[in-house]
Amino acid sequence: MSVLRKPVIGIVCCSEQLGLHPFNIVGEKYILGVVDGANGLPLLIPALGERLDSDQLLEMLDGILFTGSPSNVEPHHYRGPDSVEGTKHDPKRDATTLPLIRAAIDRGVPVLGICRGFQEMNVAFGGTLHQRLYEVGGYIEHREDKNQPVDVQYGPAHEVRLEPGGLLYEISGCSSAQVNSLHTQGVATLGTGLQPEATAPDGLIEAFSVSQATQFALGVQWHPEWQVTQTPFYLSIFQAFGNACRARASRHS
Ligand SMILES: N[C@@H](CCC(=O)NCCCC(=O)O)C(=O)O
Repeated sequence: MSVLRKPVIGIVCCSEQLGLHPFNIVGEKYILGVVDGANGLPLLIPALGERLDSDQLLEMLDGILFTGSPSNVEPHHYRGPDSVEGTKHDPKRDATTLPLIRAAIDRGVPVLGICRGFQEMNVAFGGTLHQRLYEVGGYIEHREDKNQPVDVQYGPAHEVRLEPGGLLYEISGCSSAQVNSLHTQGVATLGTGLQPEATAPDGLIEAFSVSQATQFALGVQWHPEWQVTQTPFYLSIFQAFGNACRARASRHS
């Protein structure tokens, strides 16, 4: 008799120095997104780079969530100019996520990338990033107002238009939606094989899927994990991701 089990969904951690020691951390809202939005069992993936046995990990996991983070992908990964002094980086996370994204998609493991995770997906597929979008010109303000309470920072900030017939359009049943916006960087050139799924009013690509992926592989620049059950558009993303993870989990039954 088969036992229905929740899909095991990996959540990538950031490496953060706390006092004398490096810690692996992840925001609880991402864990709640997996639990409440995707109905999955969360498993944290430490940022250990090559020391992580990614073959065994991908065999065990039914999906992976690439989280947001205050840190930025190191620009040498996309042939960008050096970051301005003081930019927060996380080389251990880069060394973990950039290879893991390609490996997961190649193995048919469902993937959802959020904010930094979305930017990592773009870089993993050879795309480039604007390091400081607000200096580029022609873009609306995509950063949060850090003086506002957290629910305002994560509240609706601008519209995105969804690509008719695309994955996001299909799973949400919407042609446009309001999203939050808490990022300094943004897609400059889209990686090879990535398909735009949503665009901000200024033309910035805010979501894409992976054309050749055999399973769910979506990246979004906004934060659908925020109060995921309260916003139908956000919930539809996590539910679709969870369903793809459940389909993979069923291979064990
Ligand atoms: N640092 C990048 C990515 C932005 C991002 O992921 N923000 C998340 C902040 C914390 C959180 O909500 O998890 C950029 O600024 O573009």
